[in-house]
Amino acid sequence: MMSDASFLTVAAPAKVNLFLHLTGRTADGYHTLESLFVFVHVTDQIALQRSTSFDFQVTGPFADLLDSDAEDNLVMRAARLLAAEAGATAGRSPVHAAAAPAHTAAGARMVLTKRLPPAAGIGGGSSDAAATLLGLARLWNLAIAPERLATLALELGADVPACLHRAPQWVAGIGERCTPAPQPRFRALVLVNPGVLVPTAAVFKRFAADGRGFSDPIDIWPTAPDRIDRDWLVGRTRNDLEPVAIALAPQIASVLDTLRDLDGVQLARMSGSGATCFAAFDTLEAAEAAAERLRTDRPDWWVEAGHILTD
Ligand SMILES: C[C@@](CO)(OP(=O)(O)O)[C@H](O)COP(=O)(O)OP(=O)(O)OC[C@H]1O[C@@H](n2ccc(N)nc2=O)[C@H](O)[C@@H]1O
Ligand SMILES: Nc1ncnc2c1ncn2[C@@H]1O[C@H](COP(=O)(O)OP(=O)(O)O)[C@@H](O)[C@H]1O
Repeated sequence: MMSDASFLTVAAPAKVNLFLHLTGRTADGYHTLESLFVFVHVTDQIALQRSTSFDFQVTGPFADLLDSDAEDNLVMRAARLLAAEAGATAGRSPVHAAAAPAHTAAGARMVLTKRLPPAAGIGGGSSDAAATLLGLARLWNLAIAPERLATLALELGADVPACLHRAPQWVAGIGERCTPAPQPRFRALVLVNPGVLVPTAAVFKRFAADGRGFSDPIDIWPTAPDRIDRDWLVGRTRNDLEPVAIALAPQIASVLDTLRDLDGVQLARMSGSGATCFAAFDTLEAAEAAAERLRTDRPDWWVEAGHILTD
């Protein structure tokens, strides 16, 4: 987080699922999963300023793809949720205004710079929501227990609790069980989206409609190596939603073919429910060189390179 005289800016990094296994279904129709989340230095940004009311603006290359109703945006929803929590529990544990009067939690001016494609399997909205919770808790001087923040995050989306961490995480449950994971041996990813929006709900719905079987829950983390590498990922894991998303958006298959041909690529897979795919490289320099080449060959694709964030 950075702050100048009046603004606090918070980065909202892209989330990537290095693998994603669906292990079952809950009574309310959600899917249980096992996944390895990493966060990449390819980000949205949220600028926050104290105010007595809420004011929200979106700018950046993907601003136009978001619903124009500000109240529906995950940034606004996160802000309202945290303000309600602060108001409801002012002066009491687990949330209270620690160093400032409670009225400072009344509002904020918020500007989202939307650089991550939405509905793209890289959790841009989830990361925006998590960044808003973290940023406003700081702006409003709220003392809030990490467990309580995670509970609020889960109300905003299954991926939001993991996005509070911004470092490799083993994720289970529907997304609420997060445990620190080791840093992969490869250091950088190239993210590629062919320009198709694939809504998460549609992919899960198709998975269920196709009658696809679930992966056995393998509680994979106790048996994982100290450093996650390509051989372990290829040998033991996959993205169960990849074939489903390809059925909905066949362009994903040609993205994967292209990524697997790149010089120095360790692994190419789809992230989350797609359509964004990633290619893993040992170094940021190799990832940036591959991204340059892809931008030349496929100017119609969204292509970004970034290092994997650690603690
Ligand atoms: C698939 C994953 C993998 O990380 O990522 P994305 O592709 O969205 O990035 C996540 O589990 C997505 O989490 P998130 O994007 O927060 O999902 P939510 O907004 O809570 O749910 C959107 C819809 O997806 C389905 N859903 C989501 C999560 C889950 N564990 N089971 C589900 O069945 C439900 O139909 C739900 O209505
Ligand atoms: N700030 C936001 N950024 C992106 N999407 C948002 C945001 N606020 C609300 N949404 C809604 O949330 C949905 C999921 O967003 P996102 O997290 O980008 O998807 P994914 O997890 O598949 O990458 C979008 O389809 C959009 O309608």
